[in-house]
Amino acid sequence: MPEPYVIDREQTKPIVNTCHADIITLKDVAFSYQSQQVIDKLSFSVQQRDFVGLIGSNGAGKTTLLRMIVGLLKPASGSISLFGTPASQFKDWHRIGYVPQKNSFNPLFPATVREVIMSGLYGRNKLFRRLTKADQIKADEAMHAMNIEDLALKKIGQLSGGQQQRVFLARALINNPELLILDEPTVGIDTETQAGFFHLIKHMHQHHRMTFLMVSHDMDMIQGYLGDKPARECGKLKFYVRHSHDLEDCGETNISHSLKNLRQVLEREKEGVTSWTS
Ligand SMILES: Nc1ncnc2c1ncn2[C@@H]1O[C@H](COP(=O)(O)OP(=O)(O)OP(=O)(O)O)[C@@H](O)[C@H]1O
Repeated sequence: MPEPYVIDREQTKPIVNTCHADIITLKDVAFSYQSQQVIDKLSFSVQQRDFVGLIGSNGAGKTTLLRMIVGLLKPASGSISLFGTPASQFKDWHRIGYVPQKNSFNPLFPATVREVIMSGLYGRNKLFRRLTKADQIKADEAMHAMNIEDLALKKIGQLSGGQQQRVFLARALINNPELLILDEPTVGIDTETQAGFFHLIKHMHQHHRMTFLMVSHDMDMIQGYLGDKPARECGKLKFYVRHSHDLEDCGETNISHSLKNLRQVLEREKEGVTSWTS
């Protein structure tokens, strides 16, 4: 049995109280597909340990915005910075975990769970780099944290929606990201599994020094945790925010210690402790 999943970010850089550092900054961002303008003059910033919920009707541009932030699309005008660096020069993609929308995944893709999770380690420019023993251990740790070790050799397409969701979360977590971006992570998943997932995400926000940007259509979940008034509106996009300064332990959390509890949290979910708002 591997050791519990441990984020050891503090081994590579000292923990300082940078609770209010800008993690994502957008200035006057605009984007169009051919002649269709989807995003117009959007300015917004996400600070360290904020939880931002993004709501908007179908076609409002939520996925487009996330894809711009993770560098898969370029804005037509305006600027995006990540961790204080212009997105066009940003190279530290391991600091960002991205869980794309479920329907962007082909269920017939013939990879195993383990292979899918390990693909999260490939750098953007090192698609086929040789994987090391340390990489294997990281995959073991991520699977242990998500309680999916027994699925390691299964084909991803053979899993249920809730199991796939955990696999993609493990893939996004394998690099110990500081920022987690999730695009409708609970679509097509039953309400009980959704509640467990939100409990886990909330736990990670409150105890693991992570920053979240999550697209969701679940108003109850968003408003239950982030309040009922959007902090910012742009076109059809509404941003609900819980700031880092709402958290008591801002700047004090010991990441290694708290992530050890992840598996425990999952086990408590099974016992029915799944309230999102508590
Ligand atoms: N690759 C593309 N080429 C052309 N138009 C696109 C493309 N991707 C998205 N669009 C259009 O851009 C608009 C915004 O799409 P986007 O997927 O960002 O919306 P969304 O808010 O995420 O929607 P949903 O809630 O349905 O997922 C839509 O009108 C969509 O049809």
